Amino acid sequence: MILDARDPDDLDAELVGLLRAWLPDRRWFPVKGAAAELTAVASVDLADDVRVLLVRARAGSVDVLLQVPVVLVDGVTGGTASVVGTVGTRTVLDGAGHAAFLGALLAHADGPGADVDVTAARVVTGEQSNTSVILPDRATGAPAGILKVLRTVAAGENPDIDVPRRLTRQGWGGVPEPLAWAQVRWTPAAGAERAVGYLGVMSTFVPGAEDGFELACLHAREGRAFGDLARELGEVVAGMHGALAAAFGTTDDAAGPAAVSEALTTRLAWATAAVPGLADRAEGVRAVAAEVAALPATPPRQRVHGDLHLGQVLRSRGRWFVIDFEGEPLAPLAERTRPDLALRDVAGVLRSFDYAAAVGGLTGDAAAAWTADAREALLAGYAAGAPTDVDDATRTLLLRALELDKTLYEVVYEARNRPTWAPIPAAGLDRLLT
Ligand SMILES: Nc1ncnc2c1ncn2[C@@H]1O[C@H](COP(=O)(O)OP(=O)(O)O)[C@@H](O)[C@H]1O
Ligand SMILES: O=P(O)(O)O[C@H]1O[C@H](CO)[C@@H](O[C@H]2O[C@H](CO)[C@@H](O)[C@H](O)[C@H]2O)[C@H](O)[C@H]1O
Repeated sequence: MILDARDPDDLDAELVGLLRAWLPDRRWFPVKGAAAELTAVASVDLADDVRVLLVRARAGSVDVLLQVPVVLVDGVTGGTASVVGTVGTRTVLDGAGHAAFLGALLAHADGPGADVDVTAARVVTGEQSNTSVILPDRATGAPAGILKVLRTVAAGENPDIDVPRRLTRQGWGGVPEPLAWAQVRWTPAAGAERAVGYLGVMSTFVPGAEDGFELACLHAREGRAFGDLARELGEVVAGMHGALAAAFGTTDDAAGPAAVSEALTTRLAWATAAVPGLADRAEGVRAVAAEVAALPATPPRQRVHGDLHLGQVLRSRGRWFVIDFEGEPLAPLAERTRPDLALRDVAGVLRSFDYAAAVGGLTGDAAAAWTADAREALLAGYAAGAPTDVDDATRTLLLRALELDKTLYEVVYEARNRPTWAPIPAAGLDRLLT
């Protein structure tokens, strides 16, 4: 079932007024350090006193449609939901972790579903671009689902829902199964056609999951090799690529070498425009791009994860799970869903080993040895799981180019989000260009 949004009313406009003070402190609010222009675009009456506001936020290059579910209650609440403000005598609460919103959203969702208790919901804290809520099984009380309330609503298919759904249908067990998903239909602007997009998805909860990046950092910090886990991860990534190819097909690309080469030089231009200090690396990057352009062929393209790194994998009960199929958050949707080289995901994980070693406190030879062991193991695991038709030299060159591409992306990502981590991709560039 698709929820139908209506045009905003006076109360929606008043609620958006409250959001001006509340939104800037939300981790998922995409406008940082600047005043955003907020406009109510549409609203869904989900249940009595529960509405979902679709709010356009604009500032500089940011122009997004945000989902802000709110619940209106009488008087002051002693609950845990964040208070957005007050309207008359009523208190406005963030709906994302509130039982009234969660219950109503799931009641309008499609999918196999699960019998979860929304009154015992627990909001996941930490660095996230959305708001995730853990929901226990009604009978056992054990966590059964994790509902991701998407904070940015976009028209069209959502890879983070579509891809796991298809992988599950392929019988691939390396991804948490989507159990329920809710969609909304709204009018983006006066006179425009109605658009449809997703509000949220509940997936099977992976019990006792450890974040792959935290786990790798811990290994590095304690001087423990990550090779065994990396090898298993390589096998899982290979399995994922096999299932993705079966689900979405593959495309032979006669212009592959030129396309990969051009993509790298385009990335260089984009990154240099954002971080001018990169200009002195341009020659080295272009030399690698030229080598790629001279290749006779590249492997077939296929659907990939698109932003695979250790923070996108969970380790639970001796197994790896892959999550977060949204692709690179800085790229447009069309680019994120385009068939690509499977090796791009492998390159993404390789980059993560540099990060884990650095964050785990390793430097110099110790860092080089730790990452070399993890890299070798990942590649061995991947090769064992995905016999490929490319020769070693081509694979090595493509991985170098794709790692460079990712590193340039990271230089910009860190400059914008975590300047103190900028030295990590900077050192990566040094390594890849020597
Ligand atoms: N199926 C799951 N089971 C258990 N924990 C999960 C599951 N999916 C995500 N998580 C946890 O929730 C966090 C946020 O999920 P993620 O998909 O990365 O959200 P976001 O898109 O907001 O960054 C993850 O880092 C992970 O710790
Ligand atoms: O997780 P997201 O989809 O939001 O991905 C973005 O943020 C990542 C950081 O959380 C960023 O990843 C970079 O940092 C990781 C360590 O925090 C590291 O493991 C990755 O290798 C590194 O690229 C990712 O690039 C960005 O798209």
